[in-house]
Amino acid sequence: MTTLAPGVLLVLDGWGYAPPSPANALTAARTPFLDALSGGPNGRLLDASGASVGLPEGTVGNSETGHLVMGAGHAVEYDSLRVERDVSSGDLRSHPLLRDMCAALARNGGTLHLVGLCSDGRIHSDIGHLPEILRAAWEAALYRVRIWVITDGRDVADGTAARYLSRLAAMTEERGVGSISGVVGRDYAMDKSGKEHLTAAAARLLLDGDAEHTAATPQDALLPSVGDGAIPPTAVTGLSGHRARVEDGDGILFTNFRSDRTAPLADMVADLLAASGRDRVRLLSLAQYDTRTAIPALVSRADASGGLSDVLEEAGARSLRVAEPEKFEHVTFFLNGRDSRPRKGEEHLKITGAPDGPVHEHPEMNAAGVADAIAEACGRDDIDLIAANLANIDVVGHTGNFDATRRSAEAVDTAVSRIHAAARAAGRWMLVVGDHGNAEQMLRSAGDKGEAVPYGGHTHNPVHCVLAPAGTRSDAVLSTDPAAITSVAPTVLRLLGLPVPPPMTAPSLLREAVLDPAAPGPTGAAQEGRR
Ligand SMILES: O=C(O)[C@@H](CO)OP(=O)(O)O
Ligand SMILES: [Mn+2]
Ligand SMILES: [Mn+2]
Repeated sequence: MTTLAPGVLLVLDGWGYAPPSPANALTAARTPFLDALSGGPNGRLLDASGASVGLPEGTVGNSETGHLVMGAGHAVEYDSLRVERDVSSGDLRSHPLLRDMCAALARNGGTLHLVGLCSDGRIHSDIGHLPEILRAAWEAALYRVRIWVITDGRDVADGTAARYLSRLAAMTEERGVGSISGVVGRDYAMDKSGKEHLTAAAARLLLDGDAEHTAATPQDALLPSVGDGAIPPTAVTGLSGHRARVEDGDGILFTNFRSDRTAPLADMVADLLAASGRDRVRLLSLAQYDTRTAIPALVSRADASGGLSDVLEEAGARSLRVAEPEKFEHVTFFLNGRDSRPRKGEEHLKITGAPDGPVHEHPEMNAAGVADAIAEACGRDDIDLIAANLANIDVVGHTGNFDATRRSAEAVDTAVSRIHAAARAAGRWMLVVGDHGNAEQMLRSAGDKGEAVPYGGHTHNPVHCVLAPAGTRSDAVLSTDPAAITSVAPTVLRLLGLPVPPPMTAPSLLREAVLDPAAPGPTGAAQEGRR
């Protein structure tokens, strides 16, 4: 194994940049260590949204894209972009799998069930894709289409579910196909934290119309005192009181394009269908899912192989991946290019033990546990790279609770300071970077008077990136040229002393070392690179 310069890649999830403002929980937080790091000569900003990372122009960043491109070293065309391309080309509605399913259902009197997140947040789904699917049914003379709405409030502002239900109703009226048969919040239907009772409650609504709540209309399903994401499974029965369900011989199309939060539901639906003998229900997904049950997809995913983990494996380098459960697959599966194949020399350490209860009551989560694990691993000479994620700023940012998010940033500051001390003591460099923005914008203006209301979603803002070099001298400084988080992989490889493979087209962020210690620090340009 070549002797590498060992280091730590630390992702601070949701660590976006915006100027100080009443909406900015990060500048409101007491974070002396992060301030010193990001305000120093080796602090800069990186693009993390839109086309620079493979998202549709104007789309906020997200964790899947963020970790995928940080590992790939180039933009990776996001599934939503590929779906939109197939929508505009007509390839989606004429896809053989969709056309054949609709034709078969039209012939045998079956029903097409659509299940997906009902918003245009474009992190997991986009309601704008549905008209094309309704058109495919209509063109096949399939008029029995039931829609099972998952309400959002996380990718888009909370309290907007009614607006999206109205848009959906307009789409079905315009096409003359489709009726809403159930409504359930994403906290149930898109839970990925392993709370199977939540997933099961959503699955039973869809499969058996089984729900403690019923509503005559979809709008009646929305409870004013409950956030959009927490709407309990509700059967929409119209005036007849009839509860729809999935019958044998029907078809189900999952309309989210992002897999990680839909896969648990899709797998449970498949399991419950098999258990209830409904083995003639066909399943389809809009884009490729990483499910236990093989589900055919209408849109393939972009190739993100050949990234950081492949280069490490080829070089015989060893890496340790560390995160709390919420972001564990981000520093493993997504950073590895959506490839679950365990790499030689790769160790995984999932840090559990965060306090129970709502996360806004425990914004520190278990950041201390993550810091301890990284600090301990810094001393290991059989680990070249520690790739880790501190989840707090994003996970707590999604609550929309300003004060809890401010406190989460303070917990992260303490953790990063501890990690930095251990890295320096072990002669390791440390690269700290955000994957997309979130906590720097915790308010949005709403209503006709534009009053400020809480906002817990992601942002278009750039993210911080900081290099804390090993040893006493700065052997490498960050360039100030415009760059995106796609530059993380080439920079990490350069810092390790490994070659950067051709598919990594993003530039490394390292400028030539400033060799003369007496030379002035980075020029003013270094500051302007921070915008
Ligand atoms: O929680 C999630 O699934 C998304 C927001 O919907 O956030 P992230 O991309 O940070 O995982
Ligand atoms: Mn994230
Ligand atoms: Mn998030």
